[in-house]
Amino acid sequence: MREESTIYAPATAPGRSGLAVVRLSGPDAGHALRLLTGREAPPPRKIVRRSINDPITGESLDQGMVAWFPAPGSFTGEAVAELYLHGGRAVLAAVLAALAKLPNLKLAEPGEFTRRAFLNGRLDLTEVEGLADLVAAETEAQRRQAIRQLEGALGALYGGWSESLTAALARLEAAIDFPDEDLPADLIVSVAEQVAPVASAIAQHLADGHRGERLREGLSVAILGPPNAGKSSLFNALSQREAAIVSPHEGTTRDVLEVALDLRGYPVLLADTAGLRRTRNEIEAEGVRRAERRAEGADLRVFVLDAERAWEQLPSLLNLKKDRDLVLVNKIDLLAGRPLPDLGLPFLPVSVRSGTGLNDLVERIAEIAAQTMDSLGSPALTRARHRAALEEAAAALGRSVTARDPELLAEDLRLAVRALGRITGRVDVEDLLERIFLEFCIGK
Ligand SMILES: Nc1nc2c(ncn2[C@@H]2O[C@H](COP(=O)(O)OP(=O)(O)OP(=O)(O)O)[C@@H](O)[C@H]2O)c(=O)[nH]1
Ligand SMILES: [K+]
Ligand SMILES: [Mg+2]
Repeated sequence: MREESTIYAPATAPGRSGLAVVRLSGPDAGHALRLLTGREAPPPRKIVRRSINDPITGESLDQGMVAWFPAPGSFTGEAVAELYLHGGRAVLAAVLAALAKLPNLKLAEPGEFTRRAFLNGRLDLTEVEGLADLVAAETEAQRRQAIRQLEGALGALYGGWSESLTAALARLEAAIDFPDEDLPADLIVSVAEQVAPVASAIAQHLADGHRGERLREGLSVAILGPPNAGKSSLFNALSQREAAIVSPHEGTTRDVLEVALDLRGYPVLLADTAGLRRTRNEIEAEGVRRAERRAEGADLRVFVLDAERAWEQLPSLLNLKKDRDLVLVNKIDLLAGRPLPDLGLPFLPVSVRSGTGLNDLVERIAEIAAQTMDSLGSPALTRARHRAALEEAAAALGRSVTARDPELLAEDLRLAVRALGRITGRVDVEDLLERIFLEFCIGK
């Protein structure tokens, strides 16, 4: 795939900073670099000091550094030049304006460098997505998952399955295309045996409780409970800012408030909700409905009760799932030596006011996040796009189990291979042809 145009764009975020990086990619990148510096390109992959000048007027714009990556040894696989400038707005603006004056150069579209890298076979689609996730990663666990995907772990997993299926398919294709050749009579059985482990690996990969997708999106945690239990106080304490209004009046919170947290490296979307109670106030009633809706969609529900009224508040624990939901008894500072209530269910005693028990709570939520998101061993499925394609592959393989006719079996395998190929963006027929002739040495 050859691109005619040369693209350029800042690779760093706008604003005042130590450095700003501008990247150029395409056939004219080297020419542009020579025009900007008034000198030959430096040796490949060496960062050297150069003055950066306006190519038309010769005016000096910045004293920077440049690097030169001839094709194909670059991120995009094309000729690439990089300019390391002083990170001021005016410097960047002047250099971008100078580049705009050069013919055949155009400002890159979002993602265009990566798109070129994909088209030139430098990255497969899962690696492209891993790169996007890495740049977007806000927590340590997200970073780990993204770098693993960028380094090709997911692509290799899917590629391996695709390869096994392609090998099986190649044997079948040969039987179909050359029916006069001597082929093993039990071909269908042996192909099915080859396909079965792939089918079960895909099924297992799909049945992962959406951990990879959850890790990208964050664990959704809803704080719920009766009015005045201290939900908003807890929300503020965990998010370490006064995001929610706290007051001694019941029914203070109406809207669902949300904050993204990093709990021990795991992303959590924490929601504060209206106190659950029957009310004639229309606005508060809408708040309660929203709270209930959020409770339904949450991965984890944290119920907050008031230590002095915990007994009477027990009915507010909407169909509590004991193995999953957390119950907090808040305001234990008010008990002043009196024993904790015996509620007949496990709970965490806390005082948001004094901070008692909050560490244990964070620990507990982080533990649940880890259980929900960590993928032990094999890399995790991270996107709905992958899931849809894998489900398609699994369905085709499911059908193939019962196929008795080589043509139908081959068609199912072909569909499965194509579905897997869509995930990595590499569906090659060449591959299949090559295998057919390689494995059978048919000599025709
Ligand atoms: N003594 C004591 N008071 C607390 C504690 N946590 C919260 N409060 C007080 O309890 C009252 C209600 O707190 P909020 O955080 O507004 O309670 P809420 O559950 O969000 O209330 P609604 O939004 O109205 O449902 C406020 O006066 C808080 O200062 C605590 O640990 N100890
Ligand atoms: K309140
Ligand atoms: Mg509140």
